[in-house]
Amino acid sequence: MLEVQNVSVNYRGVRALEPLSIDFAAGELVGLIGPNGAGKSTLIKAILGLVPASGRVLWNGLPLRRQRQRVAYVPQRSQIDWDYPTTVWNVVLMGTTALRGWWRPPGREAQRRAYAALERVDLVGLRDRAIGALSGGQQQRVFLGRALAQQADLFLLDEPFTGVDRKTEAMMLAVFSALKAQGKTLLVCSHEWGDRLQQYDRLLLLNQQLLADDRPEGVMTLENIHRAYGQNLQLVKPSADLPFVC
Ligand SMILES: Nc1ncnc2c1ncn2[C@@H]1O[C@H](COP(=O)(O)OP(=O)(O)OP(=O)(O)O)[C@@H](O)[C@H]1O
Repeated sequence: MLEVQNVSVNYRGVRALEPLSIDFAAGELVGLIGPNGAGKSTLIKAILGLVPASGRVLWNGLPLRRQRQRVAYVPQRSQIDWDYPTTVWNVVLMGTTALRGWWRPPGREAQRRAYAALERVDLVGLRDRAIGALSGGQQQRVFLGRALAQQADLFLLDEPFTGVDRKTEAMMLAVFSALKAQGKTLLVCSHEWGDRLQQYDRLLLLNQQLLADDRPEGVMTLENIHRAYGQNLQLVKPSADLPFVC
C-alpha cells in the first residue's frame, strides 16, 4: 500500500502543490488528471523523491525513498534526451538494474526478463534501434518496457498515452490490466477527458490541490470540470451514459 501523507511542494518559494494525503491500494489503477500546470508531474516526482517536498510517502509502512527499487517510473517523453546514444535493448535492460545492482553486469536472468518485457511491448524487432530513431508511440513503449523489466510493485507513469495511436493505447491498457491482476499499484497521469477515463478504478482531479478523489463517474461531473478548468470550458455530453468530453 502506498500512503502519501500531507505532501506539498514549493518551487523557489512558489507553491506548486498544496498539502494532500492519498492512499493507494494494491491492484488499483488510478488516473491523475487536471489542467496544464496543475501539479500532476510534480506529485509524481514528489512521490519518487525527485523534488524537495514536505510530508511523508510510505510504501507498506516504510519510507518509499528507502525502497526505490519497488517503484517503476515512466517519465514524460519530453523529459528524456532522445539523442542519448543508446538502443532500445539497453534502455529496457536498464530496468533490471534496480534488482541486480548497477555494479553487476546483467546475467542470463536479467536478459531473460528484459527480453520478456520487450516482447510484451512489441519491440523485439526494434531492439538494436537507437532510441532517437523511434516514433513517438515506440518511444513510449520503450520506457514501459523498462518499467516491466524492473518487476516493480508500484508504477508511476507520466502521460504514457501522449503520441500513441489507438492500437498502442489498447496494448498499453492490456499491460496495465495484467499488472493490476498481479496486485500492482498504478498511478497514471493523463490529459484525457471523456470515456477513456472509465478504465480507471479511481480518478484524482488536481489543480494545485486535490479537488476530487473518487470513482470516474463521481469525478467527471460538470461541477468538477468547472472547478478544475474554469467556467468557460466548452463541453459536450454525447449521451446520457457517457461522461463529459472537453
Ligand atoms: N523545476 C521547476 N521549477 C519551478 N517551477 C516548476 C518546476 N517544475 C514545475 N514547475 C511549476 O509548477 C507547476 C506545476 O507543474 P507540473 O509540471 O507539475 O504540472 P502538470 O500538471 O504536470 O502540467 P502539464 O499537464 O502541463 O504537464 C507549474 O506552474 C510549473 O510551472
